[in-house]
Amino acid sequence: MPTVLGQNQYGKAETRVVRVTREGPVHHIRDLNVSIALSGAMSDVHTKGSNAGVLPTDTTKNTVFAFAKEHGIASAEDFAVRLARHFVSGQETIHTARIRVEEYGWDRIPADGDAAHSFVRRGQETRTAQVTYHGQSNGHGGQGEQWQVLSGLKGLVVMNTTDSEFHGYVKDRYTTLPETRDRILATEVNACWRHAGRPEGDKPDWDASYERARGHLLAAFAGTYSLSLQQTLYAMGSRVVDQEPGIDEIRLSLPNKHHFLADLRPFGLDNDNEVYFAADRPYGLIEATVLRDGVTAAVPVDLTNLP
Ligand SMILES: O=c1[nH]c(=O)c2[nH]c(=O)[nH]c2[nH]1
Repeated sequence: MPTVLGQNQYGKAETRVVRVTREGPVHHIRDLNVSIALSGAMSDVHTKGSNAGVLPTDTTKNTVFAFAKEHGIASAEDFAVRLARHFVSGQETIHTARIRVEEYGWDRIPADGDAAHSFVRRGQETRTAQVTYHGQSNGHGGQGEQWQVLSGLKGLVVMNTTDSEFHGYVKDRYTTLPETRDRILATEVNACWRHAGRPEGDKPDWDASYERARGHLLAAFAGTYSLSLQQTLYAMGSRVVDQEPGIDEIRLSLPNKHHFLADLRPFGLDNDNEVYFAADRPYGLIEATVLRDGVTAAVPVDLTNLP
């Protein structure tokens, strides 16, 4: 039976573009996921193998980064309108452009002084808790009852748009990473901390304790001039343990959410740390425990096994 070509469309899905705009020390960000679907006179590519009417999907991705630089991102709608008009008016074979945009919202992390380049992603985090209680006859050599109270959070996504460098690392024959003195540092904070002592008696205010620990994590992330995510991790963990006498230990698992500078040179555009490609994988994964000197570590090393 003969076949005919039905509805068809093509384009680059999920281009992750982050646009940073600077007003002195005050930075603004727009964070989009852009999906492009183009359609029109595309039968020849499907049925004859002719690419003569095909604007490559790779080009549509490049256009997203170039437009972010040239026109900025005033809003998701404005950006999508501009792209849609460009593709349809620029190519005879493209009659329809559907541009879908997801925008991720970010709130500012309050900073000391006038620096304003630290952000926390809206509505992502989950608070966690795990309590373990061994009663009197617990088989632990007659030590009596034992409590372990772990609190934590996962999915707290944060970003600094400056004050992050990475250089001076080992280079072997496979190293290609360029050294940088100014990069975006973004991570998803996954943390679990262990409370000292017994949970009863003085009626601990767990909600207030959680808010303080979360606040320390955010403040240390925002306030640390970072030479590596490892250094930032240690600053975050030690701030919690230093400031909270009731917390003896914290485990942090921080994926390095890489933001690569988009290369706009082929289009005659410079990129002065303004337009980034937000890669989702692979990612560096930086993990460590920070504990009060003298205590024994007890938080599980692998936080994925926790609730
Ligand atoms: O903060 C970082 N720590 C690393 O260990 C590392 N490795 C890498 O490629 N980039 C980074 N960034």
